[in-house]
Amino acid sequence: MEIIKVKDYEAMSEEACAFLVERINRFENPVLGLATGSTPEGLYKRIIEKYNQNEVSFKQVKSFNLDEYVGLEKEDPNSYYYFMKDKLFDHVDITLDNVRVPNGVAADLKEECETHEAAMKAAGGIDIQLLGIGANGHIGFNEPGTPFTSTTHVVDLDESTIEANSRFFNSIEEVPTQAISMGIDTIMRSKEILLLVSGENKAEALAKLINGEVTEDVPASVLQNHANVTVIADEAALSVINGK
Ligand SMILES: O=P(O)(O)OC[C@H]1O[C@](O)(CO)[C@@H](O)[C@@H]1O
Repeated sequence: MEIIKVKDYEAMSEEACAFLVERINRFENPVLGLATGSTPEGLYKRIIEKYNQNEVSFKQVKSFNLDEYVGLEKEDPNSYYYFMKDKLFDHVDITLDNVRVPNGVAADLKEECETHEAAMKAAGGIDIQLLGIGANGHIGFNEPGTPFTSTTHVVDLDESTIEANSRFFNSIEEVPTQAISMGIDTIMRSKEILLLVSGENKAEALAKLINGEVTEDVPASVLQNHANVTVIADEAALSVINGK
């Protein structure tokens, strides 16, 4: 696992942008695994800048998102599909037919999970999976206790996750209690993983991910078993490991 220490959120986003742009340009048909949340927003802003400067194109890119809330339509401003359009897809030359965010309103959610897996497989697998981490160590929406063998599945969200994500909703009651998420095994099958971590509230989780026991109680700890992981973390996120 390579750990790149940067000063702050802005520097993390800058470094992540250079990392991702280099790979998009190097691969003939890049298949990206994309994430939502506050963490990658700065990265997406910078990628759009690079696109506007003709330094990167998404014409050959296929993408698969990690997760989606159950019950939110694509048009719902809190859906992850909407997030991706708003923060990235609408601003670059990606073909919407080449992007896939799990459908949180599918009539048969289990079938939707299988379709997401099959589509990734048909695309040749994920080349670069972008990840954030939850304060409880979740990756995607894989909460503590999720089996390492899990593939894309429907999850019940932890109280702590519902609370953390309520900042995006009018009230906590509006936060969906379930989501579709790529599983741990799905994530581990990616050829390369880029994990971004910023802020002191993630420092405990990051310390466990880097130095802790590999256990299903800390989903992110599984990344110790992956051969090609880069972590870009800021000083605050590394504060538990490095001391303040
Ligand atoms: O970047 P944030 O908003 O702190 O979220 C952290 C993680 O939580 C999720 O958004 C799911 O809640 C992940 O997809 C993300 O990586």
